[in-house]
Amino acid sequence: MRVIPDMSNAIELTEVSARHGATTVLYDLTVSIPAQQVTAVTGHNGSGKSTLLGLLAGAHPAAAGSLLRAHQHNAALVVQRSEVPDALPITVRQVVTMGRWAHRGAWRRLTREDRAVADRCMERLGVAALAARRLSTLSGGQRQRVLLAQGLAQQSDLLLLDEPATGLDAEAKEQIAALLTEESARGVTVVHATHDLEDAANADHRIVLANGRLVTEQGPHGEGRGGQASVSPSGERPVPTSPVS
Ligand SMILES: Nc1ncnc2c1ncn2[C@@H]1O[C@H](COP(=O)(O)OP(=O)(O)OP(=O)(O)O)[C@@H](O)[C@H]1O
Repeated sequence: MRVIPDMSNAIELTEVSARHGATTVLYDLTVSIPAQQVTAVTGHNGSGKSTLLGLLAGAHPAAAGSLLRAHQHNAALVVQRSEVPDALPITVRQVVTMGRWAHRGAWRRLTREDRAVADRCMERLGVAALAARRLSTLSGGQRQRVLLAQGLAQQSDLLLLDEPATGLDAEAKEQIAALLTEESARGVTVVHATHDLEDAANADHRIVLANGRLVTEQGPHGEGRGGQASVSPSGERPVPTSPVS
């Protein structure tokens, strides 16, 4: 891993492009992810937020450009709930405990400490009482909390979340926002994709994408850095400049 000389950033992307198959979906992205801060990634559907999280996680390869990293652990990536099959025949405890595989490997015995970490994460997300339930029997919001608990159980210094508050009620949304702030205060670098402009406004740092390009980057180290895409800072869809037939 090449380490960034300036340790105030956990990851630096320079002119990074990414593809799905033959189609380029992120173009020449130059952005920084400040260490131990909360970064929000916004933009309309299909603007490239999930792909960017995949790049940051190391799960999606860059087609061009460079990524420099200063984080120590493999990223904990909490995917969108819709990415996880509803009917997966495993319990809540098993799902959260899978977060410990990052430390032990899938085929090693889990230790007492692993089980204690999983228990603490379930408590923190308010799903401890559901531990023995099958994932398939939970509500959408409960399932979302379980996935978040799994992400926390990885105890990574880089926590990436794809729309973690989608489908949650207002109280749960506030809890998740507080949890992300707590994690960054503990030294974790947090990046979350969101459609909620209030969540984005509360982040330390914001990256706005449109059509796979950077619109603006605002925050502790990227003040005012912007791209060429013509959209509002909220990542709203561009207003057509010519009549649409
Ligand atoms: N597996 C895939 N194969 C082909 N194209 C894909 C795939 N995943 C995403 N894309 C395309 O890549 C582009 C960016 O998608 P991405 O999921 O990163 O956007 P997003 O901003 O996260 O969207 P949303 O807000 O809907 O979650 C879109 O045009 C999408 O159609």
